[in-house]
Amino acid sequence: MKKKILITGGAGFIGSHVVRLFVNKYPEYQIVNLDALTYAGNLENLKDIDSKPNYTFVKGDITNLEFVTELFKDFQFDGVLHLAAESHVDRSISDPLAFITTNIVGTVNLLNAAKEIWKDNMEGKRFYHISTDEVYGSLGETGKFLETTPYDPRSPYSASKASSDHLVRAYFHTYNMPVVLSNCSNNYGANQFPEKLIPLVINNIKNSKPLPIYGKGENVRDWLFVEDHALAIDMIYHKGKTGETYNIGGNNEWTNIDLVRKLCDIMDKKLNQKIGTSQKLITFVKDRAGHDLRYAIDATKIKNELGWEPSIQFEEGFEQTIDWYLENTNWLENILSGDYEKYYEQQYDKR
Ligand SMILES: Cc1cn([C@H]2C[C@H](O)[C@@H](COP(=O)(O)OP(=O)(O)O[C@H]3O[C@H](C)C(=O)[C@H](O)[C@H]3O)O2)c(=O)[nH]c1=O
Repeated sequence: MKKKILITGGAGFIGSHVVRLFVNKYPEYQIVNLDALTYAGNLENLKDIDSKPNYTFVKGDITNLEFVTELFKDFQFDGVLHLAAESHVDRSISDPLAFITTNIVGTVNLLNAAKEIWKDNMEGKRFYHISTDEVYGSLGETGKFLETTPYDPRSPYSASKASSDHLVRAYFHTYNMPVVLSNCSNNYGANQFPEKLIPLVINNIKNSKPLPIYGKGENVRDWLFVEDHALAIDMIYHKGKTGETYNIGGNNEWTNIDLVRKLCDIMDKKLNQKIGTSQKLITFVKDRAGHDLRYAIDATKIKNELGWEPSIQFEEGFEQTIDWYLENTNWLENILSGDYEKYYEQQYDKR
């Protein structure tokens, strides 16, 4: 019988890349994508694989315990890759409770449902929790996050993810739940909701709108191509050691202002504009509350133990990403016809 794998949040940005990889690479698995299709979830992200025989989509909310319990009973999953989450730091500042509910309660609901169906035999089962480097807090100008770095979350978003990480580990220690975890740095690539820095800037340049840079733009992020993250997830799901955590990063640090300037120059070339045109749109705005200065990942463990390292050079992945947004204007228009435009205007007005 085919192994049944649940992927939560599979219609979202990172989730859709993981679903596509698993559906194409593992015809011997039945992949069930559970997604609530809230504002950032979009089935268009998966239209190339949605008629594959080993793929099933279920619309549903992980915060609904009754629904989650029934789903696990019906499908008797062998494995879970849990990516469903509220992920945008700015939204967590204006509405923390949504993050507590989805990211913490939702995770516990999944853990409880898995524990119930696996209680007699955990052999061959796996609960993989996908998380973020933001749980480690903010670095100064030097140093990198290791798997052993103490947690120090600073935003409601990162605090909710830290809490869910701790709960997953608690289920390992308390109930022998066969868990594995990973904490990854910022991702870029196709299908990212345009509230996040890179697609937001691309979209705003296209529409000659201001490019809001929080504070002085000196905050540093470590950027990883989303398809490389999906490959790391595949490797950890299949080869990671139970109870362990793996950090994933791109070894590719950029200040926000340098990244946006680079993006502006590439966009000017693609749009046949004079170099410097897009940079004129850069607008320094009020800083994000509690804005973490720098994230950087030490990905030695995953490299040494599992042999994973990023395969796509930043220049190549970045160019490919920009081309994708320029070629998929329908995708952008469709996703923006939700509540995003209104949300963005409200955020921007407040600054
Ligand atoms: C939207 C926006 C962002 N920024 C700054 C704020 C950050 O320093 C940087 C990236 O922001 P973004 O919101 O795209 O991503 P992070 O806050 O770093 O968090 C992201 O990467 C981690 C790993 C996750 O775990 C989050 O889920 C994911 O959203 O640009 C601006 O200066 N202007 C803007 O308009």
